[in-house]
Amino acid sequence: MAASWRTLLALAGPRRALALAALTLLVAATEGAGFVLLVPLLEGLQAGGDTALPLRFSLGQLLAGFVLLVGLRAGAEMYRALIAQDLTVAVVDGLRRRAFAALVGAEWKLLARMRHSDTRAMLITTIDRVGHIAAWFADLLRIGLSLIALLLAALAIAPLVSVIGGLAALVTLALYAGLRRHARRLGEATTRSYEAIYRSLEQVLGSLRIIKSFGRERAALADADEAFRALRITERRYILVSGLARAALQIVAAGGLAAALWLAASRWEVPLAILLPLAALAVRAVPLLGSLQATAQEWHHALPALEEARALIDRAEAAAEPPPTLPAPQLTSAIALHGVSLAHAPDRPALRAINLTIAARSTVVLEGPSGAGKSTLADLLGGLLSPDSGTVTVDDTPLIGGARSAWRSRVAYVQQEPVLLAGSVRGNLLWAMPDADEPALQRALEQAHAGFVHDLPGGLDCDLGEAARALSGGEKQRIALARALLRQPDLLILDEATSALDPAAEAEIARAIAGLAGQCTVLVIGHRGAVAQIDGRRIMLEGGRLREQEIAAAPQIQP
Ligand SMILES: Nc1ncnc2c1ncn2[C@@H]1O[C@H](COP(=O)(O)OP(=O)(O)OP(=O)(O)O)[C@@H](O)[C@H]1O
Repeated sequence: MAASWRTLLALAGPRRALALAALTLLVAATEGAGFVLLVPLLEGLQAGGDTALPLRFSLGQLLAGFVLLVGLRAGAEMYRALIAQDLTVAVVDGLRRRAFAALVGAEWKLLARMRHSDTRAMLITTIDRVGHIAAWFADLLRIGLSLIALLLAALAIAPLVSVIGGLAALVTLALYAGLRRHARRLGEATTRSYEAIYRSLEQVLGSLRIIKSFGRERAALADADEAFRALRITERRYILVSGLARAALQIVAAGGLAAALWLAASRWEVPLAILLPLAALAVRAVPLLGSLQATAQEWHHALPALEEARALIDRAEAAAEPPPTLPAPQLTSAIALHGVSLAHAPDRPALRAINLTIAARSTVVLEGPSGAGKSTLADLLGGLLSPDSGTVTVDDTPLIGGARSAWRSRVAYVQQEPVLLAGSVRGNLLWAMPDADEPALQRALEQAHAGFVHDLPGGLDCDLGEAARALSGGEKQRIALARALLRQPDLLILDEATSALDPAAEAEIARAIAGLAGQCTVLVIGHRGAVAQIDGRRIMLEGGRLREQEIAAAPQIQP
């Protein structure tokens, strides 16, 4: 809990939090002073003019003071609301940025294990809920200080009645502690429900084609309905509990107020000039007391969101990668694995005692059944993963710490699903190499056999947002290959880059890869079609173990 407060304060910025507290104090103090001022004002009005006023102020001066106080309060309240809003935004933006930075900077091993839908739910919904916590924090401060100011004002007007009223309010609030714990449990259930919704939506949106072709629209809708229903049930229960609590508090407080006023008027014979401000104070305090309870409850309901966001950030920051050391290792002779083993989970080894040396500027075709460990091996060679035991070296540099992160600047990837970003072809290429000039772009397109780009409307400036839908899988993949080649990598990894393509598109890519022979080191993962026939060394993974293949007898692909 204390850690959550510290996190909130750090995100809000201590100066902003201090300004908020100061303005809130000013608003509360002016409000309390306004009530205290009512007593001499009413006495003066009752006496019919300037007679017998305390502090020797005239009625006109008191009225002017009252207007001044109200004006001061209105101005302070305006700035308070503005700073409260800034504080909420600072908390949400700061937390989202910190979570995002922690995720982007974390080891691939952690990222690969994370469920994307849960991370997405965290970055969007959970962190938005933390924004509510910050807003409620500002509200709690406002309500709490207002109540204190009202209590002080009441004490100045009628001490005994105020002490009784204050104690009654404290006892009532304490009785609601159990309710706040319940709100917290419902808050945790809300986070789980949002994660389930994101998971369900992601599954439906990612499989729309198969849902439609299997005619499973109703089943998909039912799954999504179920996830939404769980959230609605939790939220409804929370609204019901909050509503009941608020109603009960208001009834109890109104009853207490009526009893106190009755006692003050009939038994203690308190004069009207004191009774009226006291009644006005109480009328203002009762809803504030209700809001205090409700806001504290909302705070407890949303607090799990902050704790879960913090847990994610802590996990990602604990797995932070070391910054790249410069200069990056360069591959001029060979990249080598010695006795490399790696397990993604303790009892599931993906690679076992691998010894492998890949000569610089050679082409290697890596084959093996699904789950054999091919992508894991590629991630090790590409510097994304580090082994549990054994070493990976580029020339003589071990890929550890910052050298491994730095090595990635010398590696380029093309994966099975071509990832094209919104924007033009040029934008997509420059994303990989922002300083590349026009001849470099043309060379990369040529090497990737992606000359078709010039026939697109606008050529290199064609907007892929619109056109990407019209591009074939093979065309998209050739743009992705051009982007990878623009980096002039020491090591190019193609992980099943052609396995989703038709034979003609695959052959085109295979010719592009064959054309790279002798220019950079190429690792091709794929076990069928044209890429499997590329001229090069063949290695085979089976159950995480490596063995060399016979050179394929099939005709070799020429550039
Ligand atoms: N992030 C992960 N968490 C847990 N296990 C994983 C993870 N990634 C891979 N594995 C497991 O490690 C083993 C090797 O996986 P890998 O993806 O390297 O195989 P692959 O040969 O590339 O398979 P495919 O051809 O199907 O892509 C598999 O048993 C897989 O289930």
